Amino acid sequence: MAASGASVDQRFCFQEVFDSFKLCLSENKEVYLEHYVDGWRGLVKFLNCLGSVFGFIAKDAVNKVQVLVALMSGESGSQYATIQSMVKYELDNGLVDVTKRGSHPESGCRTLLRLHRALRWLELFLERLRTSGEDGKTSVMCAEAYNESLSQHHPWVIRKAAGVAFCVLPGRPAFFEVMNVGSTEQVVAMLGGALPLISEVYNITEELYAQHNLLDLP
Ligand SMILES: CCCCCCCC/C=C\CCCCCCCC(=O)N[C@@H](COP(=O)(O)O)[C@H](O)/C=C/CCCCCCCCCCCCC
Repeated sequence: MAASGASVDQRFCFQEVFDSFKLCLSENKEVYLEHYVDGWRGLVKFLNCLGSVFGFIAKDAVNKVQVLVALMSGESGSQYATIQSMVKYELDNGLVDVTKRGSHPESGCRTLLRLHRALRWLELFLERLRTSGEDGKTSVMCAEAYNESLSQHHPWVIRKAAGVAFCVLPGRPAFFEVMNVGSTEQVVAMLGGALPLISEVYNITEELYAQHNLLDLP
């Protein structure tokens, strides 16, 4: 684990992730893409602290973040301010491959859907982490959360590789240390504050995607 030797800005702090998801929601419950992506950047930082066995997962998350950042900073960037505006813009302009992969293999809608599914895994995992005891096994919590969510969208080979990676997750105390929040009580309290936010962002996105039949984008 590289946490103690990491330089200041490489060191993960869960507070940053919490702050990003707090900033995600506008007054009228739109989801700001910039903060959503920042939340994921923070989570990838955490993954990088866990060692190279998680490299293939971090790489995929980084790729997805980069696709969204490129869209947000491209010539139609203003259309990518919120997830709602992105969906409207891409659908109105035929920029989404809806039934099979074609000329828009990296649309914002498709790319975000992959992160959105992973957000459900995160929600389930953090809830287990929050409510578990001191000797709780993070590998088991992670695998259970994965099996209840993301795994349904992954082929056998990815499920296998993910299962191997989960086995080397540190125990709950070491895991909490990497989160860099403070005492166990402080971590649990922060998780209690972060989870409703993550859950709200997830539910709003899920409803939006369901309304537009986007939940199975290839
Ligand atoms: C401080 C709080 C504690 C929790 C911190 C967790 C940090 C997690 C950081 C990132 C999570 C990984 C997000 C992965 C996104 C995966 C998106 C995806 O499903 N991609 C697949 C499909 O993409 P396309 O091919 O359709 O473009 C792709 O095939 C996946 C490849 C990589 C494998 C993904 C396995 C995900 C396992 C769940 C994450 C485990 C992290 C464990 C760390 C605690």
